[in-house]
Amino acid sequence: MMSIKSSNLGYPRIGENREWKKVMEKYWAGGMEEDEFQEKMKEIRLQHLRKQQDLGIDMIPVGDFSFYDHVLDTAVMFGLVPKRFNEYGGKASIKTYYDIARGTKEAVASEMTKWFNTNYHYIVPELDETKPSLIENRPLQLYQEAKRELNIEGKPVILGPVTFVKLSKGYKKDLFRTVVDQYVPLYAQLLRELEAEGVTWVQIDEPVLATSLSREEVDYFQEIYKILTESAHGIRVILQTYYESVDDYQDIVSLPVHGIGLDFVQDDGENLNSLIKYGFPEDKVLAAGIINGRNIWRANLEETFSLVHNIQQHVADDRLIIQPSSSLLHVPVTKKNEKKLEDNIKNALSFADEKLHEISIIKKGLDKGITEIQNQISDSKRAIEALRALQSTTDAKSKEAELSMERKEPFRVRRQLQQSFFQLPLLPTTTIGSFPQTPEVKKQRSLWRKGQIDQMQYEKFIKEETERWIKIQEKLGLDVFVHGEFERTDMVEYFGEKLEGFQITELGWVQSYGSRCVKPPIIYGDVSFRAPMTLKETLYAQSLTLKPVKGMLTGPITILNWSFARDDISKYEVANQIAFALREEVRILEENGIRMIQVDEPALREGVPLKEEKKEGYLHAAVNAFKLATASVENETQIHTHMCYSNFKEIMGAISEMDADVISIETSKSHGELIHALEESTYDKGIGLGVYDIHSPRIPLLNEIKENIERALNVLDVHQFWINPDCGLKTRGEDETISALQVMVEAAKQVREEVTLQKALRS
Ligand SMILES: Nc1nc2c(c(=O)[nH]1)N[C@@H](CNc1ccc(C(=O)N[C@@H](CCC(=O)N[C@@H](CCC(=O)N[C@@H](CCC(=O)O)C(=O)O)C(=O)O)C(=O)O)cc1)CN2
Ligand code: MET
Ligand SMILES: [Zn+2]
Repeated sequence: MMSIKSSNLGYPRIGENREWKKVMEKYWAGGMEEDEFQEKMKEIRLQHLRKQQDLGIDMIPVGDFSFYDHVLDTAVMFGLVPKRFNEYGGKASIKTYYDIARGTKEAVASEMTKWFNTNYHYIVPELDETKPSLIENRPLQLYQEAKRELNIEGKPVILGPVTFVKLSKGYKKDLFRTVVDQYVPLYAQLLRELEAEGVTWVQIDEPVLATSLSREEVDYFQEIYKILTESAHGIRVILQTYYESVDDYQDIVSLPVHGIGLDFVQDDGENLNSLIKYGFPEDKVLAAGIINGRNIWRANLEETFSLVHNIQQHVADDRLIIQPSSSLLHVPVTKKNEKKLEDNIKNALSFADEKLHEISIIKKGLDKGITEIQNQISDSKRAIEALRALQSTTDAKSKEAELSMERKEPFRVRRQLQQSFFQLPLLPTTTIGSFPQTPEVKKQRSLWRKGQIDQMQYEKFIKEETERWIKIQEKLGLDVFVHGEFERTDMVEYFGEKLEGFQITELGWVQSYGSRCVKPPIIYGDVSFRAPMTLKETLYAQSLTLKPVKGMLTGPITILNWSFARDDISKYEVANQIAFALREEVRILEENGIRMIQVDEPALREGVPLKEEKKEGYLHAAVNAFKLATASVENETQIHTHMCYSNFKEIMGAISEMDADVISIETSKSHGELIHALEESTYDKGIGLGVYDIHSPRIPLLNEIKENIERALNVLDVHQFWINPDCGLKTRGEDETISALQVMVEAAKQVREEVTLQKALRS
């Protein structure tokens, strides 16, 4: 009898020590020629394949590796290079590839946005300008490389046509089907070429299958995949879904493919329910996601084993594949180099490598009998029990009931009071919080971490940097200042370091976009306030200027979504615990005279569940947590919030309910959409629309910013409107930041004059 196979859906790109990031950034900085870059990248790529082989994975993905982002890879593979980067068409060079992602002096980068409900970002393909063709068969090349170099029979991973088009822009939504049809022959050709090479298995990712789809869309899958599988009979296609259950289980498992990949972890039990209820087609393979690809906790192997056992009741062993629930892109590489974690926490963790090891253990148990893995099962249970012992739960709910969740007066009253308190000019200018984390800032922090400079020297440096930037802000003529966040590595990691209930890893990095990584803190226990977290830096900055300095906090939902949260209590309970702690920080700031406080919620949008029926509950909890953190302040205290990334339309209602006095949002690259959303809404509070893109080093032109402002003023009251960049400036260089802000302030000044003149003329 053939046995169960183990598989992986995608492996982290960044490397144990972020080698991938370092190679890429060095190449960008001109520190390496393309040949060396290619060589180094290949080394990393092969090392990752070898590792998966050593961990005993039968079906190793190829093509999941990328030089930046797999959606961009797919676009470039189909020749979709916007004309502004390569007017002559043809194959994109490495330079062009990075230009699309990062922009050039002359051309703005393609838009970047969130990948489903994750903190990973992809580059949005622009379909409008170019007729697609299969320029190069990337999965084929990577398959050949794995075979040639390591004798690995790889499993090419391809982003499927429906998801690809759905994530793209540059076509009318009602032409969706027509556009997908353009791609189907190209995918067919791609598969035929893989078939000719002797490829056995292909994984085609269609994560849109885990969202709420219309009947029509589900029917498309039927037609499209029929064409695809018929064009390459010899190849076995696994249609892969993840991050949620599939709604139309019976239709989806009957699609004309050889295998279906289902997530049995992030599905609230729905996929297993459907499997039990409807069974599984006898002619298909089930690729079952059984180890959590989105979290970092060690699996209780007894439970995992019994999950597989349940699945086995409906699928024969020779048609069963076990794998993580999603790509491991979302978790750090390995815990083995962590030296500072508390033993009982480290022992309960499982990063990418450890997860693949867990898959191999389960496979061994299935092959040789459960007694063969009894020790590992016991170890896993003991590790989790020891973790539970650290996690005592307070009753967050009862605390919440005693607290006021509403501001004292409604916005229309607060607005007047705040205006007389702050006396801000029309169209006030501000920034989102962080200023450049220059190599010098990172170096000082690194020296301090290593103990090569002491706490006092480090704090002195942070103060000097803050002071320098207060002066720069004065000189620029901004209206509302920030302290610059120089003391923070990452916003979420910083609060994780200060709050009770968190552990910080040394090397637990995860790719967020391009070469940029984050180190999500781990929420293992009850979260609570320990000591003021932002007071010292804020008060220092405020002491240097008469302009208001915004207090700068990260909101509860963002801290939750950008951490790895404990899974023994509901995530909303965790959010409320964080909110209580922030409420205390807000109180202390206010008490010390900080009367503008920004509570960032950039991750609110990404956390919206993929399924329609779960959205309302999430948004309700998110609004609740935000209000819990902020509603206690006086009427004159102005609460700001900030969100980056577009697609606000469906959450406009929730944004309004948060009852922040001012919100700043990213719009520079998706201006039209937001303006449209605002046209249709009754949003009446302060709103700062990002007037330039901070993800690109390009300095915006005066007229571009003016146009952005003027267009916004067509739908917004001039008294509502603030002027700010799209997001924080920490990733930018110092000179480019100052130049861009100069242009922004000048644009604000000119529009202000125009508005005042128009008013005078009218009266
Ligand atoms: N968590 C989170 N998610 C987010 C965002 C965010 O700000 N935070 N913003 C949005 C966009 N995503 C982003 C993600 C990462 C970064 C980013 O800048 N990351 C930095 C790391 C930031 C950091 O923690 N830096 C540390 C460690 C820096 C470092 O690498 N140090 C060197 C040593 C440097 C030296 O000695 O000179 C090393 O360890 O090797 C520090 O400043 O202390 C990077 O990848 O470069 C920006 C935006 C959405 N999601
Ligand atoms: N205050 C934060 C900053 O300016 C907000 C960033 S949102 C990703 O960096
Ligand atoms: Zn932002």
